[in-house]
Amino acid sequence: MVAPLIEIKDISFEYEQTKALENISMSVQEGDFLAILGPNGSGKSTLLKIMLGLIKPTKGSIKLFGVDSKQFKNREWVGYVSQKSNSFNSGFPATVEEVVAGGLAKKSGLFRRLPKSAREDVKEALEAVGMEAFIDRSVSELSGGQQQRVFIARALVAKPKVLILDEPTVGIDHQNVQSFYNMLASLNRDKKITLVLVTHDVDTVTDRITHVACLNQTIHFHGFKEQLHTMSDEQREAWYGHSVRKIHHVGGSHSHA
Ligand SMILES: Nc1ncnc2c1ncn2[C@@H]1O[C@H](COP(=O)(O)OP(=O)(O)OP(=O)(O)O)[C@@H](O)[C@H]1O
Repeated sequence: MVAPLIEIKDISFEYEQTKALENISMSVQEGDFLAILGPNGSGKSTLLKIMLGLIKPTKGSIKLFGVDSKQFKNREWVGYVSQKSNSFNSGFPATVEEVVAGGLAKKSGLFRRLPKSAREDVKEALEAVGMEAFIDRSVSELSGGQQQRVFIARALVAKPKVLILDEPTVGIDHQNVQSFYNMLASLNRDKKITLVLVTHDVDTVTDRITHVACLNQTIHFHGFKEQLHTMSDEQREAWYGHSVRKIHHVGGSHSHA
């Protein structure tokens, strides 16, 4: 059997004063499109940081591509677009090409002038997010959604096998969120990139994903999105910390309040 791309076993994590995660076990298989859902402060970003090896769990273990995280060398296989990347300094003078090429520099050092092959890689990454026409534009002139696509291209240019995104739609207009998720779904389907994202967009995201994990310090549900409606009222309340409206049938509209 192929090892999961990410395998988390019995992880807990505490900040100095705060218990953020408790006994989390879950895995991400190749090809999954997983959404991690949960209320504010439920530990979603903390879980992503543990997956990325940015922080170490207080307890438990994590394997990446079947290898213990401590021994894992191929960090470029795991791409990351952080929550902060779209709160971009609008005075920053870089072009789209320069920002995306920054994702290559991590691999091969800084370039004074971009080699031809690197420019091709940058173009390919921009095509994957529908931004190839913007290659010579200044990033500061782009909308929030366009900037976010550029930051995804910056992660894609390093050719990751799995891409982790922390609340990627923050700062994107409501009417552009659908097409943003369509773009992510096509990365997953056509480019075969495994995706893990944290989001509050339960309504919009559920049609595109394959898997869902409901987190609030601990996992209250993890499985195929089609099974989400099997969550009991008790599980749902424990998950959100207060009574929540049922998530409607999957494949149609979904909501909770
Ligand atoms: N650097 C830190 N130091 C101390 N406590 C922290 C730190 N980062 C997060 N926490 C706390 O840990 C808990 C989990 O935070 P985390 O950011 O993982 O939640 P989240 O689900 O991503 O929240 P949100 O949806 O608001 O982004 C919260 O109670 C938070 O206050």
